[in-house]
Amino acid sequence: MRCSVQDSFWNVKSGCQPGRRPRCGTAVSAAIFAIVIAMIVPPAFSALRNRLSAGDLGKVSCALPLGKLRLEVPEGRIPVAIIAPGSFSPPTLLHLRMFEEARDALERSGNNFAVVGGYMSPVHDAYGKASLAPAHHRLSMAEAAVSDSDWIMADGWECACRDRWTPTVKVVERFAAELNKVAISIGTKRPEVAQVRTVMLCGGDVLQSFNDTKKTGERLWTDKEIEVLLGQHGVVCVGRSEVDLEAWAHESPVLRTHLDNLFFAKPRALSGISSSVVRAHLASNESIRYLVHDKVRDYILDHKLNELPNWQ
Ligand SMILES: Nc1ncnc2c1ncn2[C@@H]1O[C@H](COP(=O)(O)OP(=O)(O)OP(=O)(O)O)[C@@H](O)[C@H]1O
Ligand SMILES: O=C(O)c1ccc[n+]([C@@H]2O[C@H](COP(=O)([O-])O)[C@@H](O)[C@H]2O)c1
Repeated sequence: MRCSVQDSFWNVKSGCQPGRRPRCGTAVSAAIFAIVIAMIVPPAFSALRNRLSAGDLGKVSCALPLGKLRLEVPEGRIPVAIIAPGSFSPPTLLHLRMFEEARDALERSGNNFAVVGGYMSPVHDAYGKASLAPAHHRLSMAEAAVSDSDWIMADGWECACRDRWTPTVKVVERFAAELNKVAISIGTKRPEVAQVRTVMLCGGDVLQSFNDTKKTGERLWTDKEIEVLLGQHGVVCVGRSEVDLEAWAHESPVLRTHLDNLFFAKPRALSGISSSVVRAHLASNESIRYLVHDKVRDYILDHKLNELPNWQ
């Protein structure tokens, strides 16, 4: 066999130079070469696959998923969509449970609300929380988590279609703008656009952070943001502890002027399940079954997210 110029990869490995006979053509060296390649290629391929799938974020559809949205509500009801911003690193069963608690709380609030859909919106990597898995993984896990819900969806606009972190108020406004393009029929009326009310869903810790101040002295959530979130949209909060959030909100100067648009779900069963608990189990090589959806667990193990340095 003579080497050609096109044989460059083989040339480098074999010491073969174009125009000369290869010096090492024996079966032994071929076998050694095959073993070396077998050792090098799979990890390299896996790293490449991870890098490519990070690039796949560019292929995420930035259109709002509407497939599970309820397009008809009974007479006299106000259609409401629940928007949950968060890290979801990874999404847990408690994140899913929050949606169910929130829907019950809203529909029983005496406001004639009918929940037409719910959205998990994973935050952008640029949010900078140390424990964030790359956005494409968090979005895929959120999609896996909601795959068998008939009303909860995952949306990638915030984490995949923006080039930076987006303040939550802007995220909620974008949901409102998109949802209000959808025609919904109320009772026997003709379907009409601009009917859906968007309500942000959060845990008690996030609600309490409305009062927080950054190291720079600025407020974490500005008055204007809170004014829009609570004045124009609404917030439904799911308690994470025994803290009486309703009493706390009545005392909070920031929140007490908006109590009409603040709704509380008080779970009968409080749970300590959180993403950090799941990561702690993974770091100790323990089971995470029944803490996350089985498809999320499979995703984590298939993609070796348990080995992420920031999940240790
Ligand atoms: N067990 C829970 N009960 C009520 N709300 C929860 C619970 N777990 C998370 N949440 C809420 O879900 C939203 C998204 O949670 P996020 O992923 O940002 O945090 P987390 O689960 O607390 O993660 P971590 O443990 O990494 O801090 C937040 O509003 C958070 O308050
Ligand atoms: O918009 C803001 O000012 C703002 C301030 C703090 C947190 N958030 C959002 O709150 C969500 C939960 O954050 P965290 O830190 O509790 O994981 C996440 O989606 C953030 O974008 C938003």
